Amino acid sequence: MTAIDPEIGAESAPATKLQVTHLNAYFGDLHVIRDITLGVPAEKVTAIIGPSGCGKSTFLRCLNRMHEHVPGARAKGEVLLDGVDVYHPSVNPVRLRRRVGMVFQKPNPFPTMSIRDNVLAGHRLNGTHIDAPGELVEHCLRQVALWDEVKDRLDQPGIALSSGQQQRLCIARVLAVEPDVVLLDEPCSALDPIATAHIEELIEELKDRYTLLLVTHNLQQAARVSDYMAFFYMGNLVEFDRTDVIFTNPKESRTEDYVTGKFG
Ligand SMILES: Nc1ncnc2c1ncn2[C@@H]1O[C@H](COP(=O)(O)OP(=O)(O)OP(=O)(O)O)[C@@H](O)[C@H]1O
Repeated sequence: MTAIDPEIGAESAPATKLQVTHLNAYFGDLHVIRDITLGVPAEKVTAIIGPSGCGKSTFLRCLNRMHEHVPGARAKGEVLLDGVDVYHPSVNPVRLRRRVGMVFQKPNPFPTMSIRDNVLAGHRLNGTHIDAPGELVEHCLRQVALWDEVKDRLDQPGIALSSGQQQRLCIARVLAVEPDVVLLDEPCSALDPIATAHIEELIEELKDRYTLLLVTHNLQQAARVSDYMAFFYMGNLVEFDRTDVIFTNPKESRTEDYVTGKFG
């Protein structure tokens, strides 16, 4: 959790990877994200929790500008990635999405591509040269603990894998383009408990190298894997704090009611 600074012997706050300031998001006239200001800690897992429809996925999609793909949708406010405004006109949204990758609820490997080509898909679609594609495929599949399971069938279609394996393949595809931030939008909701456990272990391992944001309905999962939690309610950020604080000593009664199951 929070690091102890050896110089001063006190807890030092983690660096901020994404600084969100006064973010608002709309679908047409529907105002679904309401003036959210939040600093996302670097190389930590931040879980976003809240009742259905409170804006968790929309918030996530504003961070890599996927929200603007929906006709009539728009966002207002500031999102800084390492100090750079991701909404600045000079920012290329496709390149942004390489740095801020996304994993969806339902595993979505490219159906006509092999396991190998799925891992390399980001590079191929962007037209970037890869020095050693075989090594990159192995490295990424090892990172998601899938290599031993698929190394003898890399030419088979990605969709021939189990859904848990497909989800790990999708995470490998995101990691292959070396993102800084990985957005995970309910990545386990379509998975069985064993596949879910694999993804949770993977999240634990990845957090040393990546900044992870995890939308989840599963409070136990948030408790197990996250360092920080943001509680959203009706488009507002009600509370953001360390996960242990949110569970044991929340400041807001609505947060307490939600984490103790009184509503949701
Ligand atoms: N494509 C869309 N067009 C119009 N309204 C939308 C669209 N997507 C989401 N909304 C609305 O925006 C609000 C926030 O939705 P969002 O999916 O971000 O919430 P959520 O907290 O992720 O929900 P859930 O937990 O059910 O996935 C909801 O009122 C939803 O109905």
